[in-house]
Amino acid sequence: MNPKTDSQTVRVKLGPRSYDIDIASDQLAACARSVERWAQDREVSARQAFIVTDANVHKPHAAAVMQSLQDANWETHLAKVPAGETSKSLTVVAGLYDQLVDIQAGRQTLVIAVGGGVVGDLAGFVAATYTRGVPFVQVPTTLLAQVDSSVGGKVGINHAQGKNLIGAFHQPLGVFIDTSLLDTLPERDYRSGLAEVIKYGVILDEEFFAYLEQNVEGLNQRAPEVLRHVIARSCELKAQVVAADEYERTGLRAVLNYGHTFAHAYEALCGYGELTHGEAVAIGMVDAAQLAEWRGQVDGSLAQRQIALTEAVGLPTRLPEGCELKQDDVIARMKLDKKTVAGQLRFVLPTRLGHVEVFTDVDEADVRRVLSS
Ligand SMILES: NC(=O)c1ccc[n+]([C@@H]2O[C@H](COP(=O)([O-])OP(=O)(O)OC[C@H]3O[C@@H](n4cnc5c(N)ncnc54)[C@H](O)[C@@H]3O)[C@@H](O)[C@H]2O)c1
Ligand SMILES: O=C(O)C(=O)C[C@@H](O)[C@H](O)[C@H](O)COP(=O)(O)O
Ligand SMILES: [Zn+2]
Repeated sequence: MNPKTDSQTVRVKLGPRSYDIDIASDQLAACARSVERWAQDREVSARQAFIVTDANVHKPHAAAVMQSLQDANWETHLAKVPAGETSKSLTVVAGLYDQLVDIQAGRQTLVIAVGGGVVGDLAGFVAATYTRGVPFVQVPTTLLAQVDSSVGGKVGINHAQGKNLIGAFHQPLGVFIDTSLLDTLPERDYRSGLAEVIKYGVILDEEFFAYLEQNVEGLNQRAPEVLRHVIARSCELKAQVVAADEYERTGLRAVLNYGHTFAHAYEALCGYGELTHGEAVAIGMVDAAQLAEWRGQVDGSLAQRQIALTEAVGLPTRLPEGCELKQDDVIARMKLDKKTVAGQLRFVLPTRLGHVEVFTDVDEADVRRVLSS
C-alpha cells in the first residue's frame, strides 16, 4: 500500500497478458491515468473508448469515467444497457455490436465496462468477439465485481437453460477498483458480493475466513478499512488461482466454482434475476458443505461455521419460499455445468476449512439427499 495515495496494486501474472488491478478510494476522476498507462503498455494508440454501463450506474459513475477520459483527450461513446441479469443475452450483445459498427470501431477501440458483474461479463464478451477481439478494461462498481468478476477474464452471457453457457476467456488490460463506488450500492447487491468473499475463505484461506468471522460488524457496516482489506485479499487470492490455471484446464481454477454447480442451476430455474448470483452462491456453498459432510470428508463444524457467517452477513442459506424446484430439473440443469465431463458431474468440495478439491465420484443419491434437506 502507498500511504500517500492510499492506493495499492495487485498484479495478475499471465505472461504477455499480465495486468494490474489498481485499488484506490475516491479516485474515479483520475481513472484515465491508469487507462492511459495500460493502453500505452499494450500499444493501443487509437484513443477511442466505448463505455458500457447500465441505467443505475450511468450517473454518477460511468459519467465520471467518461469525463476523466475526455479530459485526457479520448473520444468517448457511451452504451447504456438495462440493469440486471437479463442483459446477459444475445439480444443485448447484438445491440452493442450495432453501436460499435455505428461508431466505426476498430481493433484498437477500447471497451470499458463500468458496472457490476453483469456489465463486466457482457461488455467483456462483446470485446472478446467484436473484430475477433478488442482491448478491454474493467471498472467494477459492485462488491461482487470488485472481488471476483472483474478479475480473471471469464466473460459471457446466459442461455435460457444455463448460466454463462456462451462465453470466452478475454483478459482485461487492467482493472480499476474504486472502493468508494460501493457507497451507492443497494444493500441486497452489497450482501451478494459477500458470498464470493466467504467463498475465498472456505476454498483457500482459513485465516481470511476467521478474519471475516471476527469482522462481521465491519462487514455489515461497510467499514472502509475492512472493505479495503477484503477487496485486496480477494483479488490477491483470485489472481494467484487464475495465474496458475488461466483457462480452467488443470482443475486448479475450478476451485473458484465452489457452490456454483448448485447455484447456477438455481439461478436458471428460479428465473434469472430472481435470486442474485451471490445469494445463489451462498445457498449453493451451504449445499456443497453439507454434501462434503455426508460423504464423510469434513466434520459438521465446517458447515456450521459457514452457515453462521453466511447468516451473520444477511445472506440466505436455503432457497426462498416460492422457489420450490423439482430435483430432476435441478440435476438436469447441473449436467449443463461447464465442469461436467462425459455426463459426469464434478463437484468442488471442502476437505478442510481453507481447502477444496474437485470430485468426480459423487453419487447422485447424495446430491438428491442434499436437495431434499
Ligand atoms: N466473470 C466472472 O468471473 C464472474 C464472477 C462472479 C460473478 N459473475 C457474474 O456477475 C453477475 C453478478 O454481478 P453483480 O452482483 O455485480 O450484479 P449486477 O451487475 O446485476 O449489479 C447488481 C445491481 O447493482 C447495480 N449497481 C452496480 N453498481 C452500482 C453502484 N455502485 N451503485 C448503485 N447501483 C449499482 C446494478 O445496476 C444492478 O442493479 C452474474 O451474472 C454472475 O454470473 C461473473
Ligand atoms: O473465475 C472463475 O473461474 C469463477 O468460477 C468465478 C465464479 O465466481 C463466477 O461465478 C464464474 O462466472 C463462474 O464461471 P462458470 O465457468 O461456472 O460459468
Ligand atoms: Zn460466482
